[in-house]
Amino acid sequence: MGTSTMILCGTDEVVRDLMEKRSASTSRKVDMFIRTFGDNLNIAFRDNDEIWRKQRKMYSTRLNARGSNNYIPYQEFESVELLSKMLDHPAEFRVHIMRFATSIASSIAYGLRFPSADDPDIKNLIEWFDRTTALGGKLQIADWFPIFRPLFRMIPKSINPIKQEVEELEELETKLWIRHTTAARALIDAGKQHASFVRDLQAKTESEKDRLTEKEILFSAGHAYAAATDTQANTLSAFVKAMAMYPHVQKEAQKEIDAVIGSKRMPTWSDRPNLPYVRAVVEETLRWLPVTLIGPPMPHALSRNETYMGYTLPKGAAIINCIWTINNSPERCPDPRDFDPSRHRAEDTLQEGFGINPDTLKRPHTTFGVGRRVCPGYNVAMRTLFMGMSRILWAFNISHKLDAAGNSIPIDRDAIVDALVTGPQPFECEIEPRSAEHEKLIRREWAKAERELDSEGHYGDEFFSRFDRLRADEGEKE
Ligand code: HEM
Repeated sequence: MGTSTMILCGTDEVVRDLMEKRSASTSRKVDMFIRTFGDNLNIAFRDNDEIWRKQRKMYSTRLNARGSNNYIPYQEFESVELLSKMLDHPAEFRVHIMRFATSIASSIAYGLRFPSADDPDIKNLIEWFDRTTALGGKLQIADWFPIFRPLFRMIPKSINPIKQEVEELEELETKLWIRHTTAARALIDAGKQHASFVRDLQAKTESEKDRLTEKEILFSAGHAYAAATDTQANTLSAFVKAMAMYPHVQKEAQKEIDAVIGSKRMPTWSDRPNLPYVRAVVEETLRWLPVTLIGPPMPHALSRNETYMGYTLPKGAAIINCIWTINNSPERCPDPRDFDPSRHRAEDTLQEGFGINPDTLKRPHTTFGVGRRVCPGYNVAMRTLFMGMSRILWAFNISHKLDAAGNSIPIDRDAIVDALVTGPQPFECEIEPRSAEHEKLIRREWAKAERELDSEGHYGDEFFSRFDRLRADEGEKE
């Protein structure tokens, strides 16, 4: 593109050879102009330098499989509210899913939940993300032709609206992270904060070498929170769409849930080993509608020249794993646009790291990225998705909406939003409780859960006491 080279890896074999096996030289990030503004603390933009290493270590110690188990009580709690809201206002299911994902993300980063999707901070987060994405697009000319960069810097703000936008976005972002971190610290000081990034980072348990500065803490917590919202929400919306379009898959999953769980309780994470078909539905959703189509939102780049299949791949070139192409390769998946969980074998989906296996050929998809930059939130995401999908399947029948004449309103399978983090375009469907017994249990569980909240709808003392008891029980089991 322009004066820069872009290498597109369109098969799992090439991705494995170049982006996994040679990840030491393919894990830099492409030199995007946007990252030269602010302090370049967004991990997704940053080269694999010393600050990135510290950020990455901070994430991986808290978000590995064991660390992610600490956050399960948040996911269980938020999923009860999700079911309750979908029961009362089914047509707004996407709003409820967004609240669910955002609340989990902010609970993990800050120990703060969002009782309502109308919260101004959720709106600020979405605004910051959308405007930053649009800005990245406008600055692309300076990525393709870096020669324009000094010129852009010279043009004064008064006649350069993009410069004004850069400043406004930096301010919006910094204020958002400061506000959340300050609120999280107030809770910690009041003794009300349990598992969260800010709580952990404040405890300064890292060695001097790995410790993040105050500003790095602000941005690392903020970017984990941002990275965990649209990605998880859009995957869950894709799942609802698939269930409306493929009723036989839904029936099969519900048959399994009924046999293992019944209607007297909801599925939990510990049921995962006994629900192979539901596990396969999770993997198939991630394959069928990945949240990034072309590759990771910020492409990797080569840090030295490499040779491969007789070609010289130049240092600095962008290198991209084409997620959509690989996920939809007919060699890997015959009839790839068909939503078919039976592609995924039970013994494979049982392995917790199946979706990020370094041998790309043995993976169900490449939706979480590859190499040293592979998504560090994978374990959290798998818990959110399993909990969300298994409980929605347990609770509701999802079907096509009918028009006034009683005909099914069609859903366009491949209508996808054109955005950096993508998802299904708006669609309508019918969501109804599976039985009066399911409905009763949702209402009872939500009434019980609500009693654990404080007067503003945030986690209260009772929630945290139960949370601590659960963690202690888990600790004894380990
Ligand atoms: C369905 C859910 C998710 C999907 C599909 C997803 C996907 C991705 C992808 C494709 C990348 C880029 C990888 C690359 O550059 O090769 C990424 C990076 C990242 N993700 Fe996720 N993600 C999800 C959820 C999460 C969650 C829940 C968190 C945090 C709790 C998170 C935190 C991050 C961070 C911090 C990075 C940047 C890593 C780096 O550049 O070193 N993600 N994710």
